[in-house]
Amino acid sequence: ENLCCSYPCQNGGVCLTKGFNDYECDCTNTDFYGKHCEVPSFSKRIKLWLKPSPSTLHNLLVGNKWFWNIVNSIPFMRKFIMKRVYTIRADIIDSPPTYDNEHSYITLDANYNLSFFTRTLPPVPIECPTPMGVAGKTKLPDIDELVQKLFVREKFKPELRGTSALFSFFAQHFTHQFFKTDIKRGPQYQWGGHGVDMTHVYGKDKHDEHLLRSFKDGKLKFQTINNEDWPPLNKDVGVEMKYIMPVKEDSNFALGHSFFGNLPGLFMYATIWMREHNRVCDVMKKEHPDWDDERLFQTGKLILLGATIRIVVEEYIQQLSNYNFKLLFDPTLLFGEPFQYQNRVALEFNHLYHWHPLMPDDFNIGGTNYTIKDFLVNPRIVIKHGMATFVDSLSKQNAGSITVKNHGKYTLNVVKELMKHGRTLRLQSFNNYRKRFNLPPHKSFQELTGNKKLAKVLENFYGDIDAVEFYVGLITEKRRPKAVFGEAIVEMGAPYSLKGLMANPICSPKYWKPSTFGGEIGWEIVNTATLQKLFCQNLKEDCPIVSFKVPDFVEEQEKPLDGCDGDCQQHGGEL
Ligand SMILES: COc1ccc2c(c1)c(CC(=O)NCCNS(=O)(=O)c1cccc3c(N(C)C)cccc13)c(C)n2C(=O)c1ccc(Cl)cc1
Repeated sequence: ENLCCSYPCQNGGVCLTKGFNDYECDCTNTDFYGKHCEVPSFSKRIKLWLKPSPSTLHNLLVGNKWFWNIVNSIPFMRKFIMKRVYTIRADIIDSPPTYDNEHSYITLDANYNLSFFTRTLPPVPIECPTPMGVAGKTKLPDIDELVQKLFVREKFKPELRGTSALFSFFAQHFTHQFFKTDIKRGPQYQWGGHGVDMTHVYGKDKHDEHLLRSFKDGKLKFQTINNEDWPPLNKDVGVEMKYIMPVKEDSNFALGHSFFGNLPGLFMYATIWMREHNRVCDVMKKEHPDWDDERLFQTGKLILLGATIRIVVEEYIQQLSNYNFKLLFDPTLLFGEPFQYQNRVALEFNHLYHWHPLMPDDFNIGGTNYTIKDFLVNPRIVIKHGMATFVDSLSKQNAGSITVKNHGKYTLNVVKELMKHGRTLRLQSFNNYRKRFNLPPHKSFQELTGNKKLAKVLENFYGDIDAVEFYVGLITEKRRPKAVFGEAIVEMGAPYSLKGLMANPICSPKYWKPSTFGGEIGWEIVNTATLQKLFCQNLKEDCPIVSFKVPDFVEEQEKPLDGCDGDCQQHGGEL
């Protein structure tokens, strides 16, 4: 039998079977040695001893406001730290990509097959005794039962950092440009580029891009309604738009991504980025009256890409991290470092980023309450209330907390599909992923959940802590104080996120200069982009509230409920 099924090799050692009843661990380049690569080299021992634990670092970063205010105001300190953030995070990601979904060992296919999501850990070999290798039961728990017990939202739980619904839709809109599962072909396939490529604004390929462009002054097609610019109707454009329910012709708009007509929040972002592109084209045309449509368009796209990454690092991740340390987007910090400007989207990153609990059950827009049912496939709500009211309302509404029992009923099918995909593609256990990202494996269900009742429920489902599945572990893991989600989502997702952002071509030395963005003015737009400006420079009326955090949100203390021991705040004991 395959002795590698028990994952005997530690610290990144590669297991190789030797005949039918022996194996060996390849510890090359791991800084460890011994039969199971468990003995650190001297220098590694020093590094490990010096490295603060993720929780220590987290508490340092979310506390000490006075200290970080000083650091934030000293440019070289802020840059020094941000450089370490980039390099520490990027080093964890294998580049070039190593594994794919069809081999439990390294292949050349994994590198050249662009239509696959890559894999950070290879699939569990088919011949292993249990789905997780050797740990746990031979059959994984029933998905409907798992979802019913662990994910179904009974009562909406607001995100306790004050994250707003405007944030939720930004997350969904932004991530759809690089998480493009080609369901028809299978969960391991994806149909797009591997990174922040703005296809969610400009269309999935050159064909759709040409349908969306006006070919005048570099601009995208648009129509004017109620004295505001909106995307054109699809009857005049003809891109492929997919709806989850039948849609009236006057509600079928041509957008950069086929899914974005389903939710008004996505339609809102599609609209504002279209307006921003056309605004930037006007600015560029004034500065370069000699430029043709193509040059205006291409430069506009590059400027919007730069603005996107800046907003994502300095506002979106800032809100996610809740750090007092001010995150900085500055590609020059990586110049001279060993860094590869290439990215491959991982299946595990896609799973990590399933934050459907962020979605509220209903939306209050300008005083009118809409259930999700009213909201779905109804983009004209944004036109009816106007962009300013719509963005103001979403900024003032709480997002849901990414925790157990907080998936809204319209998202349960998505999470069931995700769990099925995780099993079809034989994801390794949550604990194996913790080790892969330099986190200690949890030794008990209690340690994983920080909640007695939840630990018991999980124990009944899985039997062995080393058999808990990837997504289940992410969602049931206890929260750290003042954190949006558990330690594992941060320590695993942050590397993919920063690598995906900083490996973008525009961050490379040959691109990162004013001329790429049309000169000083375009360069200025990229270097001073904010969410607030994105909206307010594209609205005729006064600037509304535009925020990823609900204004004056009081961070309530999580109430300890029954069924958990002392440290209830980690899960609010909601089970
Ligand atoms: C907490 O909540 C969050 C939540 C999301 C977060 C982050 C933090 C972070 C920052 C980070 O990675 N936080 C870990 C330790 N910090 S660190 O940067 O590695 C670091 C390491 C070593 C020394 C440091 C240091 N020294 C020198 C004192 C100061 C500051 C940071 C230091 C990134 C990127 N996120 C994502 O984009 C993200 C996007 C999608 C997913 Cl699904 C998951 C995450």
